[in-house]
Amino acid sequence: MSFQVYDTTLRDGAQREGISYSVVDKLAVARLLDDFGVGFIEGGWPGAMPKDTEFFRRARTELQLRHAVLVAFGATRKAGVAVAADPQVRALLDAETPAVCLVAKSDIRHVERALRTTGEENLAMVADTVAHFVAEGRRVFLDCEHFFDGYRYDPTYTAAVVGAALEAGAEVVVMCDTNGGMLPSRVTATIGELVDRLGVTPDRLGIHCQNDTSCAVANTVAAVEAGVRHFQCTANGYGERPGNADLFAVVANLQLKLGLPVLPDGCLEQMVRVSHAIAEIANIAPETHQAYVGAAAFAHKAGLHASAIKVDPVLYNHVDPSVVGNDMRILVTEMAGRASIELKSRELGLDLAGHPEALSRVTKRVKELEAGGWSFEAADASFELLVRSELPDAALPLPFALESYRVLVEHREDGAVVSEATVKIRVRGERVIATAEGNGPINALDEALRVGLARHYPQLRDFELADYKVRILEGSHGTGAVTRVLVETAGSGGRDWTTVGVHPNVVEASWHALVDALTYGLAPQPAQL
Ligand SMILES: CC(=O)SCCNC(=O)CCNC(=O)[C@H](O)C(C)(C)COP(=O)(O)OP(=O)(O)OC[C@H]1O[C@@H](n2cnc3c(N)ncnc32)[C@H](O)[C@@H]1OP(=O)(O)O
Ligand SMILES: CC(=O)C(=O)O
Repeated sequence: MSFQVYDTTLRDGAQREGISYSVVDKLAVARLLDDFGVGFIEGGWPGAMPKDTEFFRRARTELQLRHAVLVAFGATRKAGVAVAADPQVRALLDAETPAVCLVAKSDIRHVERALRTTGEENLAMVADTVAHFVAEGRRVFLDCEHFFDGYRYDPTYTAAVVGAALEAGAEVVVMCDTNGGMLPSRVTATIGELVDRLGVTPDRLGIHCQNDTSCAVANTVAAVEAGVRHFQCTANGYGERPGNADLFAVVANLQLKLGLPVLPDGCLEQMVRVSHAIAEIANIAPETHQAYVGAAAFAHKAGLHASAIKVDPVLYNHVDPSVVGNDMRILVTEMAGRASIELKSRELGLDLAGHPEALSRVTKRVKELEAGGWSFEAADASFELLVRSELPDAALPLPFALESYRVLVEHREDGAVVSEATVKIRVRGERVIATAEGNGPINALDEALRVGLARHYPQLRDFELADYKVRILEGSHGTGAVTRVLVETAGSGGRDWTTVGVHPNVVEASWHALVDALTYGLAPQPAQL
């Protein structure tokens, strides 16, 4: 039996606090998951929520899946109700999917206290419902809720639920760590015991792990190592409480670490794109530090790392980032050594290797500035200006010389607050005085500078201040607090760049970042050089 990569982003993933997909969102997520090559997409619980019923209705005509089989989720029949008479069962059939996944109680304590029925009736509920769907021509998966906790408390009963489902025709019975409290060693041991007890092969079993011990990925991998072939995960680990096993980490671990062919060829490289696209649809910022797919998953900050990476990137990367569609980055911070600065400069197209003295000067300057509150990690453009200023023939000229600037903030009698800035500058030999208003002092300063430069640099029209971040940094070593400003500027053609400024005065810190932004933006682009 080949592997069954079973995705439940649209069912369990939607149980995460803060997520509320529309039907259109669900269709879009399903298409992305199919691109990624998963084998099964659990689309939701038809009959429980109108949105999920509607999703399955539209999926019939609007989803053309290349890799995945669509699965509808539901529960076993109600206690004491004939399966054909149960409206939830009817709704699940009406979803018209080739496969269904039924959730069943498998911990006797839940059967007696939550379902308020007997162990025997629960076994009948499982067998009847599985047999009903099999008779209707559906592939049936059965999720055993609280499998591991139940097995620990009463292994005979929990194993009987698994046995009843298999006997009734379930293709795979899924062992769920519903409360997410397991550790890998316990998962491995329990699977071994169950297989011996029932005499089944582990490929009839599946795994579904919640992440309450932060072990969902490890538990899933452990189950696969124990012989399980069906594993349930969610994109980015979304799910109830802390979430589920992260599909991307599980798949990458199985494929890259254990050499198991879980995805079709060519799909693994889609990982970063699919992960981030689903995060956008879920309206959750992609997690920078997420394994494999995060923007920082292959970002190196420490100087010692960079010095070895300079020799060979393999020395400090556990896999080649491009295999999962990611990139390696070198971060320039106070932890940088000469190698970090050299590699980062190379990334920016500047060769410091042939200029060892300049390299030392930049390294020293970065450390001094970072100690004073500057941060180049997110401000590549300011870093590039710093490197260029130390390289013969590469320095970028300032587009103007400052005589002075002044900013006023006026609170008027009617409550209006107006900011006004005046800059006095010299541009290409001409003295210019320009004034502008803005919705705040920094906006006014930015506008005044643009007015002053507009005649000489008409391309400034293409730049806009896209983001502005301010952080007050605690003073250290007896100094007062300083303000760090990061300015993100957007240019034409999707080009954007970030600059930094630091000063005890927020306006002056912003001024530094604005001047760097304009200097960098007005520099000829590589193609023009
Ligand atoms: C572990 C998991 O995450 S499984 C997925 C859980 N997902 C969800 O619950 C999200 C969708 N759920 C819903 O929209 C609603 O809970 C519904 C429509 C399913 C049910 O709503 P209601 O009929 O109002 O019931 P309610 O939610 O209060 O309680 C659940 C009922 O299902 C019963 N039930 C629970 N598990 C099962 C099961 N495996 N088989 C049969 N019945 C079950 C409970 O005993 C309870 O029955 P009762 O109403 O007779 O007391
Ligand atoms: C079925 C499921 O989501 C669970 O048991 O966690």
